[in-house]
Amino acid sequence: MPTSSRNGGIPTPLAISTSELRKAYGDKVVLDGIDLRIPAGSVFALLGPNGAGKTTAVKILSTLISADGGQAQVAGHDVATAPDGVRAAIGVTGQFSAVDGLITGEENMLLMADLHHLSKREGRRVTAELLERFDLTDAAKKPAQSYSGGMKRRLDIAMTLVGSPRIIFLDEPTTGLDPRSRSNMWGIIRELVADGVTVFLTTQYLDEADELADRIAVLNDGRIAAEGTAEELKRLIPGGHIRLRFADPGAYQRAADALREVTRDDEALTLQLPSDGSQRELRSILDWLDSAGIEADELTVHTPDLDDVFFALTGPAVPNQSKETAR
Ligand SMILES: Nc1ncnc2c1ncn2[C@@H]1O[C@H](COP(=O)(O)OP(=O)(O)OP(=O)(O)O)[C@@H](O)[C@H]1O
Repeated sequence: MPTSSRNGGIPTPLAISTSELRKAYGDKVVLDGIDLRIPAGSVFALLGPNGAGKTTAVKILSTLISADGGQAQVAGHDVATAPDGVRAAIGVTGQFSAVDGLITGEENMLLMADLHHLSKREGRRVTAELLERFDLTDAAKKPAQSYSGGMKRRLDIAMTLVGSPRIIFLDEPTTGLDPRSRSNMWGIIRELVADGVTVFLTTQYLDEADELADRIAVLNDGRIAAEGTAEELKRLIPGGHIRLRFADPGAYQRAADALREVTRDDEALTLQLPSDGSQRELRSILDWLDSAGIEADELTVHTPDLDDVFFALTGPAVPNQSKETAR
């Protein structure tokens, strides 16, 4: 298995590595040379807007479809030449869930145990243990189609774990879940990692990547636009800013004329100034506004987060008001 030299110089085996991975559908290039190195036992998040190619990457790495070019190794096996070795080491859950709604949760689990050639007795033992672990014992005898979204996802992961995979692909595991179910799912993912499983996660939720992932790659236009820890990615983009909003066009104009390094939005009557968000800087701006006799109607402080990284790397900058702190 290839290794990574992270971890203070001690080589860490790579669970997944790709080199120049390419995939197109007709004229549409979806993956345009993707290089990934994912150490075993870590959580990796592939982040990208709708249609960026996240599911395509998961499908190639889990041997559901083949790449047009490049190479990929999963658990030490080449996805093109040794797909059986890859399949024996991985579990996949997500948008193409294996849950059959017409049979009960327990029957779904037992079917999975059969597929993995467990004995009847071992299958029943593993099923009971996993249903218990994922809080599905009470619902075990009910048809899976009667489960809530969160229960179905939990069943899906429980079914994946029947085969004791060392690498799990979770394709948008919390899309459509309510906050409590999302938080439960995060807990489950953390437990998997504590057991030494490698998790390859795709998500559109930046907070999810921030919360769970050791490393994050942002996929855009078929390429990895940036890769690193959440902190490294946040350092890639310019720092925070202070935004001043005016109701009075005259006050707006005077402030805009006097302030340097300011970004104007003449329609919204707002000005944006680069800032580290410190108390000292905030005070000097307030002092300056006071001494110039200018009153802003609203002042908000914005510190960079993964949303900024995402917007900066995947499209035109869109300020995220919800993360701002009104003063
Ligand atoms: N079988 C297919 N035939 C043709 N085009 C496809 C096929 N599968 C995917 N695509 C296209 O490839 C692009 C990437 O799709 P993919 O599902 O990998 O994106 P994604 O990042 O997972 O998106 P989402 O977040 O919406 O699930 C999209 O433009 C999609 O329409």
